[in-house]
Amino acid sequence: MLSNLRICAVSHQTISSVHINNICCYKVRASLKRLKPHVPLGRNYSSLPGLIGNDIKSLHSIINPPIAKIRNIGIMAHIDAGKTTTTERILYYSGYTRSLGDVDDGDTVTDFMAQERERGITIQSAAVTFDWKGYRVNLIDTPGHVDFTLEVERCLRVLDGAVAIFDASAGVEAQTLTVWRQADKHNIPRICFLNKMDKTGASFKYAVESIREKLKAKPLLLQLPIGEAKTFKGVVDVVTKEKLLWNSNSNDGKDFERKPLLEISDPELLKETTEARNALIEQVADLDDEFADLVLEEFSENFDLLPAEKLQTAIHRVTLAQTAVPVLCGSALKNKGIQPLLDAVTVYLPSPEERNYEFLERISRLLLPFADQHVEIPSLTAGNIALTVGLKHTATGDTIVSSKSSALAAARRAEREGEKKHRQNNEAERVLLAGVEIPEPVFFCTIEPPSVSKQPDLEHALKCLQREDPSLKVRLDPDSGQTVLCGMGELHIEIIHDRIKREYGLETYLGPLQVAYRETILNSVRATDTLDRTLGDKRHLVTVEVEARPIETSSVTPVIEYAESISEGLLKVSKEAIESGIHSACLQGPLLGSPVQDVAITLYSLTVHPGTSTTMISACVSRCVQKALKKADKQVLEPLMNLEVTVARDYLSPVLADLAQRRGNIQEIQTRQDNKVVIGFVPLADIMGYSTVLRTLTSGSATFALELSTYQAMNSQDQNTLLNRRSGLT
Ligand SMILES: Nc1nc2c(ncn2[C@@H]2O[C@H](COP(=O)(O)OP(=O)(O)OP(=O)(O)O)[C@@H](O)[C@H]2O)c(=O)[nH]1
Repeated sequence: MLSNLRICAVSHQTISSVHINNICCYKVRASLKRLKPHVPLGRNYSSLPGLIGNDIKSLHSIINPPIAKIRNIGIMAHIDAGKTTTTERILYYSGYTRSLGDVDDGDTVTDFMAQERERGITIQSAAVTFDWKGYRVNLIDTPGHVDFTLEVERCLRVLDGAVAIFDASAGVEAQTLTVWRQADKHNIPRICFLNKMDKTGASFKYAVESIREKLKAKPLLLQLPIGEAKTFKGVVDVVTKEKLLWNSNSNDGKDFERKPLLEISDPELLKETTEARNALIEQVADLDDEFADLVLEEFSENFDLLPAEKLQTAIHRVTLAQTAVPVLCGSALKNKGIQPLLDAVTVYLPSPEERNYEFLERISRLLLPFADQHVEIPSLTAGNIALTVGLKHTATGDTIVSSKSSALAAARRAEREGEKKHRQNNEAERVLLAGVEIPEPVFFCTIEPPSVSKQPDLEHALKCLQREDPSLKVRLDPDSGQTVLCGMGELHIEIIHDRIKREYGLETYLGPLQVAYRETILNSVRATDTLDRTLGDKRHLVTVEVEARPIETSSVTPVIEYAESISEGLLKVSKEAIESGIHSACLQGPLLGSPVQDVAITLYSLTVHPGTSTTMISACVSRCVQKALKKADKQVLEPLMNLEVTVARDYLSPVLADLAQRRGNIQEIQTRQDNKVVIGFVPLADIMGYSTVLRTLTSGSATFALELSTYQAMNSQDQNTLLNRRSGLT
């Protein structure tokens, strides 16, 4: 009997491949074979005894640890902040691997997809499990690129805590804000790690301030850096007043020196640390009544006498309550500060028990994830993360329960808790009901198989990829009959294309990448329509009258209303047919065939001849709604993106000049160390292929992040140009 088990498609590639081949071993070997010509694999994965690599620690000691000693954590950050590098160090120091992987060499454990290794970025979340000082840590490395936010979101649902990694020279960046908001939504306790303290321009103070200002979080400074940029050599533990120094000659950072700060040897550092510790104690006391009482009663005269463990326990409570966030620092690349980060994960982040999930679950076959390798296990105790295989009808975002009765019990519990909802925010209810939010795709393109006979294979591949990644949408163009891929960005679609080739052996052809526009109407219009058809000896006759009117919702789902005269006697089946007709009509607007948003459809009359099928009702309503939409004044809406470009000062002018030509609307230019950060809006249509242009303009020194802001009305000139282009007139 298992209890408290949560299941999620963490490494979806593996789940689907297991599902297809039923033997994951085959899949791993096959993909490694394909990797070899492209990627210098630093470690000998192909000679794995069974499924465990030579360089991977035996698992025997870590199956089924007590729940209090389990930490399910995620790593999240802006792209390139160093998540993968930090994860590699963590795996090395915990004994999970025997050599240090390097993103720049393409041989990391968690970036195991070929595309990840080749591009040096994380696309899928990888899960790894290791031990640290008697604790079992399940760790998930999530992608930073904005095209893959869905992947981050679905990971957050199974996490009990997270480490947010920052580039200490950049502080809070655009994507950090996005993932931080997602973590807020799922109430995930966090600790912050200011990475890249060795980098030129690194500033502990600046990064901490940006956490305070941009994330509106209260940073608890648990460490102070010793040196910065080139001089960074270690950290001070503010809680214990010790200094931790890493030997600069050591090439793996495994050994470091931990010494109490003494008046004789470090008078200045000791003074600074004592001040920081006193400030920390006051800050925690402000946030935690129990700790405030303790400090007032026993230690108000001399904070130095307060034992470190008491302070740590209070910080743990504050972290769980998410009223403040512990901050640590280091340099993953230079192997400094990772071991204390791991200590902090075990001390400050919650065990699954402390997060109060209440599920029961029974399952027959379970696998423990080790990045792209898996070990079948007979059972699992509460609080662990595992993979299960062969689920045919389960998609990302679903919650699995063991039986109908437990589902009913959970639903009843959720209902009861729902009554208390206004008084307390109940975790179990929230987790049970919260699905992942699937972002709207902003790009689409057609995809074709190499020959008609391969169409079923392509459909199969797309079906599997979609189950793994709901942010990928696939539809059939009703006019051309072509398959259309809709995705989150250029990179997203490119990776899908690449995966179809590598994993399913299909060479497909992509049409040009196009922006996903929307349409709306500007005035109210009425239309009537009659459908009269005789099939066999049956006459199907429907007459409807509808009104379409504009409303303000920013939603592609039409609001459906019924005139009083017809709403009463309407049968459920007829209502379903009417609504399906309205929905299908609104999926393809009259201007570009794009979804119609911000409309309400009112059904004014409906006359149905006895014996008319519901399909005919649906078809007639759909035709009538399309007629109304066509009659109205229409407007194309285009995706407007939030853009953040970080660029070296010297290159600011060309970047601004270029953005002006792209209909960019600059809101703010911030100074971040030696860089300028340009923040603004730009229409998606004008920013396609921007990474190449930006690289050329700035000699590769700039980075940028894009995120959908809203859909905005195009001006009439731009709209006409677009419509003419689409109809082949220009
Ligand atoms: N100077 C310095 N560079 C670092 C440090 N950590 C990582 N880097 C470099 O920063 C780049 C990005 O590192 P990754 O570990 O791939 O970052 P990531 O956050 O996993 O990136 P994505 O997976 O693409 O989101 C690489 O070139 C690393 O070598 C650090 O502590 N100091």
